[in-house]
Amino acid sequence: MSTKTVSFEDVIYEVQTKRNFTSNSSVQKQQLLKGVSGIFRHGQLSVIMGPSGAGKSSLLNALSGYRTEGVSGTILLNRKTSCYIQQEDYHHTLITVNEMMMMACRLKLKNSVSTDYKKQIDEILAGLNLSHRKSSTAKTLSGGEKKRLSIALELVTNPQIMFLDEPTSGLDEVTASACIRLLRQLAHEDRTIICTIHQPSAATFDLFDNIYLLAQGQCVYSGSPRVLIPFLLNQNYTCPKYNNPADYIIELCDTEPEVIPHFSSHFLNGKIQCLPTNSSSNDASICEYQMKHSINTLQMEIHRPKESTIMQKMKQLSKFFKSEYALSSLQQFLVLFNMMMTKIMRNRVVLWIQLFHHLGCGFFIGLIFLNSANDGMRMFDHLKFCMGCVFFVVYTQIMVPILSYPSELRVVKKECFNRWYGLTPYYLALTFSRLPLQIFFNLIFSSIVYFLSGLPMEPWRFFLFALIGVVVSIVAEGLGLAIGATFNVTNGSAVGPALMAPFLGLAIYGFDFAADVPIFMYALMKFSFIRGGVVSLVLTVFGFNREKLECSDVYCHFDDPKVLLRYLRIENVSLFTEISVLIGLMIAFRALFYLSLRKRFYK
Ligand SMILES: Nc1ncnc2c1ncn2[C@@H]1O[C@H](COP(=O)(O)OP(=O)(O)OP(=O)(O)O)[C@@H](O)[C@H]1O
Repeated sequence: MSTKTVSFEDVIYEVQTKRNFTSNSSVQKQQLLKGVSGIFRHGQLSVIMGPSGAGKSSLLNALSGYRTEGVSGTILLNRKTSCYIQQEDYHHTLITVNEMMMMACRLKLKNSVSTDYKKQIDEILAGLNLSHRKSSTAKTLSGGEKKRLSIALELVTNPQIMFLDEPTSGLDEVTASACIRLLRQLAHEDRTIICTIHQPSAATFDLFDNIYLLAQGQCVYSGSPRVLIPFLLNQNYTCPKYNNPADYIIELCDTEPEVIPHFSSHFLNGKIQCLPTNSSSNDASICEYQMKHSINTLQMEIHRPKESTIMQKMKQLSKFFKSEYALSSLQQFLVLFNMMMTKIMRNRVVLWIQLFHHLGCGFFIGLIFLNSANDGMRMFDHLKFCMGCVFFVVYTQIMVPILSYPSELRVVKKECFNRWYGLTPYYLALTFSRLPLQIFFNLIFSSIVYFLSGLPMEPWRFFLFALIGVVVSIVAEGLGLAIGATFNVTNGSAVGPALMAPFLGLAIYGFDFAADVPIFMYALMKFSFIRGGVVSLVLTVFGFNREKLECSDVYCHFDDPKVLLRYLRIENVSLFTEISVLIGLMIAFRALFYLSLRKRFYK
């Protein structure tokens, strides 16, 4: 069997469903695909069609490997030469079509191939009628152009097998028809193209070489579109002359559900195909057909529950050492870092907003505590100043990734799945590309509040002050990214503040009765990175032999900074330990972020 052909046998896709949200006992297994088989040959454009909820996307996801959990059966295809194009076209913002194509070439083509990709890009874009949109960003493209861009990006590596989920959804009749014609042309250039379409129009129905009709997770027709009408006729169903055969059979499955098991057993759930004999008639209704056994027993299994775990481990190990990417991890990192920096620098609006936000809040907090840092009578103001600075940094850094990251994740998931790059180089590029601006904006904020509040002009003290701001902001951003990678925007914007509440509570707890705080609460308080930040700032501001503060009254209890530190029970706390704990939490949140990404991408 050709390596470009996709065949599958007895594929079952099961999901767990809950009857209600309160009880675990009602967890049930639901079969979305009920042991379907079939074959999609190379050089052909095949369509999986059927009514809504029939299982079309489930089958495409199972065949392409996009879903593996709950999938069992036998699927034979060469995944390394395949690509998957999702229903929604997720593209990078702020970079042009040409730059996206260039990035795809740099990441997906081996170094040995010429690094002058211009000619290749021009050819692909011209073939897909996108040359005139070369310098546009994806945001400004029409629906059809976005779809063609998705295809163009994958065509860079000339994939032999292409899966497309609902490529015509959201397109008007003419554009949808043009899209199907394009897919047909690509398939006839010796590729296997498989797409799902809810209900092809009469104009596009005949463009497919092969149709695979699903209903209730079962195959009810497989074969040539030309012989669908004669087949139905043979089964005593007459498709009215001017009806679209696709509409007719879908309606039949809907209005007469008993035909589903009947047709399904007729086709052995996809093992048999209905193919035309050499009839020269142009009239579909008198075209002759034959039922052909298309599936022989396949050899490669994707799901073997009985395989020993040692064998599984060995396979995983060999996969680890055999890179499935065109570039080394370092090269992937460099290309991604470059692209991310370009995107950050081009996002002028966000840059200006961030600049004004840091300047504005810096001046606001600085003016509230104007020249108060030396006043021995304003002990609580000193504490509030440190808390205000830390709270500002935490809120700024935590909410942005929660709100913005989920949309970026969709592009990354698509690219990772299509083997553009690995998760680790992406993760490192993301982490390092955000650092320079994070440090820059924190320095602006720290400088303003430090000097307006009148803290001592000691460079090393300012350095520590700014360093703590940067460390806290990296910790908070790590938590924000972990939430953004785990939840969608709606859930994340509820989870973020809810998670912050205990950290905040622990940050302000017990400052006014430090002597009476129970030991176990001290242990718990260590987990609050916000408190860690506040304590570190207080130690930086009042520790390291800070001189006595000014006192404008007869007696100032807190004019000696050591008294304040003793009152807060932090006189023996080392700044080094506090920063180490913050770094520990930073690593923990970043690891959580990485694991969350892994879980989402490889489920
Ligand atoms: N994770 C899941 N848990 C429970 N049910 C699911 C899950 N995924 C899909 N389903 C259900 O399985 C059925 C098949 O879903 P699928 O998305 O494959 O259908 P489809 O034929 O592509 O439909 P449409 O044309 O409307 O996109 C639907 O009824 C859907 O609600």
